[in-house]
Amino acid sequence: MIVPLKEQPALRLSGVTKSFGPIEVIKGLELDVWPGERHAVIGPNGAGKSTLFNLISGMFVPSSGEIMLNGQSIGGLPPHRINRAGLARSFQITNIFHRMSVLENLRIGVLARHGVRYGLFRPIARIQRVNEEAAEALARVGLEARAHDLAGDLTYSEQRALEIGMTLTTGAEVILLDEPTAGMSREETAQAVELIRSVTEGKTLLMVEHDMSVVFSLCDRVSVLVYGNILATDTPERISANRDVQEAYLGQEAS
Ligand SMILES: Nc1ncnc2c1ncn2[C@@H]1O[C@H](COP(=O)(O)OP(=O)(O)OP(=O)(O)O)[C@@H](O)[C@H]1O
Repeated sequence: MIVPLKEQPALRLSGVTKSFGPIEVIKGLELDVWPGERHAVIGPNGAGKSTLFNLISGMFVPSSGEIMLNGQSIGGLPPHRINRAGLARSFQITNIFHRMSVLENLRIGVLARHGVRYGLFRPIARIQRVNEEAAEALARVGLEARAHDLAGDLTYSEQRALEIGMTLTTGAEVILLDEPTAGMSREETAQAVELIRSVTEGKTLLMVEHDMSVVFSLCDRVSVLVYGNILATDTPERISANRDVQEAYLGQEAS
């Protein structure tokens, strides 16, 4: 059993590399994400953000280096083991069950957490517990009115909210969100920011986000990923004033 120390990062990457054949995409990356912080990863296209998230969530095995979740080594573990260790990832590509209702989707998340196969007979108390937890997640993401609608019939931003709800049902304390506001209107983005703020209260958030206004309003710190390495980690204000960052990333965006 791992006892988290006060100063221990929720997530620590030390000297992490990832190569695809001869090409090293992640190059000795160092990153600490502190418990309770909301941390953004920004960077130009092809910098390695998706690869980084795939390494942390267990989709890819690191070529070398260490990934620690609350002091426990998770590098190279399969995604379900990392999930059980307390990390949940919501995907850039919508990964909900379109032909099931909103509430059923959330129930699946809760059942997965309890290690129960969906559809198996279980004592009533257990089913009630699953229903309660699913209803709680439903309320937290503001989809009560849509509970019995098919997930495929939700609007795009409601589907993204449902995805976030599904990460909540896993009970994870460390949440990875991959471009949660991509493709949203300004109004939808503002709602998504408020939702993410409320559901990650007291949890640790690491998100890839291109929209700097989202980063400013939501995140405590930002790491800038350029060519597979972290160029700088700091507050959003200091990052946007950082010359190296402006040249490597923000300048490119502005051009
Ligand atoms: N499975 C793979 N095999 C070979 N090369 C890969 C693989 N996955 C990613 N790459 C390469 O790694 C580099 C980083 O890609 P990655 O998708 O991680 O960047 P990104 O920062 O997420 O970019 P974007 O913002 O465009 O999504 C790219 O050059 C990409 O071509």
